Amino acid sequence: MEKIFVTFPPSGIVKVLLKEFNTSYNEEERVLSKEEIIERARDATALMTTLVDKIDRDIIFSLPNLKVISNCAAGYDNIDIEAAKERKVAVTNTPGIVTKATADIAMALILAVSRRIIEADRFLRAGKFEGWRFNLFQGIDLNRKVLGIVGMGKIGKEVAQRAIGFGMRIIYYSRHRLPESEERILSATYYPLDELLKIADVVSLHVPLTPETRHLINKERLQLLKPGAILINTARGPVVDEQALIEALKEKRIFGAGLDVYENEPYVPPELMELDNVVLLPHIGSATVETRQTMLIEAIQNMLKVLEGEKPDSYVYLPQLDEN
Ligand SMILES: O=CC(=O)O
Repeated sequence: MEKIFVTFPPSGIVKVLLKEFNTSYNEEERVLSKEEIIERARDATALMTTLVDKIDRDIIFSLPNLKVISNCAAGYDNIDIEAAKERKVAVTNTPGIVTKATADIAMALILAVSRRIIEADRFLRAGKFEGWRFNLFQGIDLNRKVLGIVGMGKIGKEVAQRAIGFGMRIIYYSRHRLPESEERILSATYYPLDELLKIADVVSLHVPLTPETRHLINKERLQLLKPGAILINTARGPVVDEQALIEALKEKRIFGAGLDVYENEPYVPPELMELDNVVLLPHIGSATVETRQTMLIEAIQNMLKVLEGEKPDSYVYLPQLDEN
């Protein structure tokens, strides 16, 4: 008999879709500790998780019946994939679903930083608005500016399409260069990373967190940015050296930054919170009613397909394909 453990409080749809299964849930709005997951998922054949659950080697090796970990997120850096492979536990994720909502939040951050939206809102609420002034909150035009996309996967491409609508020129860096036909459709020109950082007016990060991308944007690379540049991170916090970014923002070496992710979430350095030239969001890239609902459905489908021996729509690792 399959037994499912869901690490987060279920919304109605989850309970309906899983009602035929022996399913238990963490009903509390808090992240479970490693020990709690091991205890509560002891005989589970499937785990449904989110990106805040750190599913490490200890957990994977402590659940003897585990066949699948279904992560309800695009990123899967919260799961020890090597350990899952050793134990032949499948790992699935929901990459296609979050694309448009995350691209929207990247665009929202680009606009919020370039037009100083949050600063202006705070100013007004503080009762400081005394009428239209010529110099009040002058921001930066996006029209004719260069957007440098780092990581031209699904989300990167959606951001490019949105930015074209705002009159931006698109350059990109990615591990794999796009076919020429796709570059033409997106009007995107490939540049090596360091070159891109020197040319772009806005740099938007869309790479997954891997050992290769940890601190990809380090102190040296931040120094390559133009004085008026804007850095946007909706990917994963550790892709940027946060301390080095704080220094760059403090010294006003760049125009500003827009962040949805942080190096040690949920910790946000107080120094960052004191700065006016950064917009800070609490990791809400995929947080729309429609997207979150679809993520849940996709995560459940992926999990059930693995349990039934079928190939799920999206996966990170499937033991049955191991031999290839
Ligand atoms: O950050 C969100 C996700 O990976 O889905």
